[in-house]
Amino acid sequence: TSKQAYISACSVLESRKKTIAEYVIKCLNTYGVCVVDGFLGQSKGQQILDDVQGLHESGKFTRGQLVNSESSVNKLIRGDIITWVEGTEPGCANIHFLISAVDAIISTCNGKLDNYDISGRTKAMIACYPGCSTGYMKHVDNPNKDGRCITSIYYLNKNWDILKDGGVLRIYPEGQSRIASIEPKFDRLLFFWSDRRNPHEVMPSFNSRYAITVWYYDAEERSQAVKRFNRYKDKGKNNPKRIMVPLTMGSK
Ligand SMILES: Cn1c(O)c(C(=O)NCC(=O)O)c(=O)c2ccccc21
Ligand SMILES: [Mn+2]
Repeated sequence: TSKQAYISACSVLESRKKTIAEYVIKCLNTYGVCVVDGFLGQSKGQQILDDVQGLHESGKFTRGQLVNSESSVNKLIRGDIITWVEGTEPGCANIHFLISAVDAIISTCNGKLDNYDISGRTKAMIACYPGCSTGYMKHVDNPNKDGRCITSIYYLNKNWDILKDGGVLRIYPEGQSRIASIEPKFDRLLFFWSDRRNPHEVMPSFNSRYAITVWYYDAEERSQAVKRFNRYKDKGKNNPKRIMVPLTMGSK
């Protein structure tokens, strides 16, 4: 019956979730970086890409950061453009499905990832590199304990060929000689520690490159960061000279 089919499908999904979670725990704790290919399958991946392209066409993305182009002096070109979604917005149902699927993996792993107690996450940041040879310079996502402990990135780029499209993510794990070069492949899910262990950069892209990022919070580090921020903010009250620095864009 369809009820039995439904039940067996759920149990297949449940066991796949556990298998992925076990792999993520081992891989993250060993290398600090973990790649899961074919995370949601071709059709669900396509639906998520359709949602993202829909947002892009409806002008929901910010105006890309201006970047000086190497080619000609003081010619400004468009860098990455981003938008933040909760997933409950109209036209984001499939993005919501992705966020819930990554939440399910993380909560299944919780307690076994480093010594983190994962208590929450940011909204999803959807990024598009328009493909005019811009990338993202080398950086650490969370250099100063803002609470983010794990970066998760889901890539949406079909038939991506790094030889002509570029856009490789290069991670330089702290204290190690090896460099991880990650292709931004369709339906690929990536996890890495958000702190100084993983400086990384996005190489220039020559084709439009889409990715959805969610950062997960460690409870203790996040609560300390919020306390510091509130103390800082209160000081700002009777000291109009101090400006308020947002914690991280899109963070709750
Ligand atoms: C557009 N974009 C990013 O692409 C990365 C990043 O590290 N991306 C890695 C990747 O896409 O492979 C970021 O970390 C990032 C942080 C704040 C705002 C925008 C940002
Ligand atoms: Mn980053």
